[in-house]
Amino acid sequence: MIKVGVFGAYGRMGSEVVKAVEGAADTELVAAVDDPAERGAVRGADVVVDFTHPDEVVGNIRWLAENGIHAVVGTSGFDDARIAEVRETLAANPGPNALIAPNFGIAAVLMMNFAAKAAPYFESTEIVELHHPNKADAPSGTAYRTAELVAGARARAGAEPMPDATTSEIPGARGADVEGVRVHALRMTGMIAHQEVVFGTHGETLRIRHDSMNRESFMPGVLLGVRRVAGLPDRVTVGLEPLLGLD
Ligand SMILES: NC(=O)C1=CN([C@@H]2O[C@H](COP(=O)(O)OP(=O)(O)OC[C@H]3O[C@@H](n4cnc5c(N)ncnc54)[C@H](OP(=O)(O)O)[C@@H]3O)[C@@H](O)[C@H]2O)C=CC1
Ligand SMILES: O=C(O)C1=N[C@H](C(=O)O)C[C@H](O)C1
Repeated sequence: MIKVGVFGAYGRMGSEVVKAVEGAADTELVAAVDDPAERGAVRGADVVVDFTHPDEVVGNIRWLAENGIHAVVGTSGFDDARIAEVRETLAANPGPNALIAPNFGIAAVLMMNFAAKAAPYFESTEIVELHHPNKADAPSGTAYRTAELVAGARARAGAEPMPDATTSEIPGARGADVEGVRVHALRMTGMIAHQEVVFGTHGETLRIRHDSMNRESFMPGVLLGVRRVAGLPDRVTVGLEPLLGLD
């Protein structure tokens, strides 16, 4: 039995994780925590799953590392600097690992992977993410990660900067610039989590679209992380790709 704690347990995602952990045959829920003052309740857990807030998550990972507990993290808000901070924290605390996944949806991971593969073949790539209006951050962690992957694939292929002749702009009209990739964030009542990566070249466009219809859809990925985090070869793993055998 893997003993699991949940941070953010009363939230939209955390409450699904509690159900998933209680429902799986090989996991046991040891604590459901929704208040940082009660973090100590997870002592005794092998793994803690964190779906909290971008402002809280790095402190939570530090606390878990200091207490010898593996972290499976879905909370968004990670850029290179934050990942570097987590790597330093883990290096200073031998033992536990951290898995940080911008998206636990298997189809979402494939969407990001396919987008990176397609990127070098197109002059233009932009990302449109659409989420429920209660989401704390913009752009989404998934969109940010997709932009990083697209930018990396373009750089490795020696791609020119994307064509864009805009000289007059209301601020924000062209979206956020993440490593040269434009990211547009929509917040809509009725939506859960959706993303379209739009590619353009001469006479052809390609759109890769992913839709999360409910939050249960993230749970197979979360449970995969819970089962595998202790055995991962790196102290900090970013993305579910290695667990799915994707490059
Ligand atoms: N990687 C993935 O696949 C996915 C990632 N996410 C990400 O997960 C995060 C949470 O999303 P969502 O569930 O919608 O958010 P919610 O606001 O619904 O839930 C967050 C919960 O965490 C609690 N909380 C805040 N800080 C702490 C802390 N330090 N310790 C314990 N609990 C805390 C909050 O309590 P209070 O309200 O009292 O502050 C709240 O109940 C976001 O960053 C989101 O982007 C979401 C979906 C999928
Ligand atoms: O807040 C959400 O809902 C989601 N957050 C993650 C993100 O920021 O990418 C994953 C998914 O998009 C749902």
